[in-house]
Amino acid sequence: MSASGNRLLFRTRVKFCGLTRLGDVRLACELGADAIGFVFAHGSPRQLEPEEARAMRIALAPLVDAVALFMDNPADEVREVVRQVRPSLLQFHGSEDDAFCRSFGVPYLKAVAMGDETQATPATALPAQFPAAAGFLFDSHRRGGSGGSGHTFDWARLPAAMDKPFVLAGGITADNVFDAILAVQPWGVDVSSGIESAPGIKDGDKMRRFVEEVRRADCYSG
Ligand SMILES: O=C(O)c1ccccc1NCC(=O)[C@H](O)[C@H](O)COP(=O)(O)O
Repeated sequence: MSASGNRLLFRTRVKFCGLTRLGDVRLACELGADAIGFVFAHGSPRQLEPEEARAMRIALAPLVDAVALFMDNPADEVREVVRQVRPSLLQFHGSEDDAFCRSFGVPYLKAVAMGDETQATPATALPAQFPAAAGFLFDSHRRGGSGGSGHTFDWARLPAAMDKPFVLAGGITADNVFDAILAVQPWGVDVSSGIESAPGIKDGDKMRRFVEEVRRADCYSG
């Protein structure tokens, strides 16, 4: 799903993650975000209760996905979020296996920790390890660490091509997303702290600039 030579993808999907305020959700939809991520990982400064996320999910514009994000949460917590929030996609950042991730009957993305020197599973082997995954999200945190750090990783470590769509995350901002898209040609880009003024508090100008830069990259033909 990535193109190492010719450019095959013409619209990079944008996911804004870690929203905690209704106004930020509404603005994100107006700016053209494709997906909004709600964090349920324990200990995160962006962690929501299912009831809070449900109120924001109801405010989503049509054709915008709600993504529920977990990191080794117990199954009953995931089930409760699915029941209340009705996410269209789940995203797992911990040591969850394919059987766990698919057991909720909702398509899922598996986050891959790129913060360690060596990867637990080489990227090319991921589809076999997570056959039910809708795609993968490469993030900069270490195995067992939390995302949303604002740190990048070496994009050259990504495979030149993958059988499934992948999302690039970790330290992406309006200042580097243009280069990231041209270098990596991901299915989508995911940003949290790069559009924030404080953890969980999104900044409208940063969100707008981010989307503008993604559009600029998508239109670039040089
Ligand atoms: O956002 C969190 O606090 C978090 C906690 C635990 C696991 C994952 C978490 N976030 C995942 C993400 O939102 C992505 O990592 C994010 O888009 C990339 O973060 P950033 O580098 O801040 O853009």
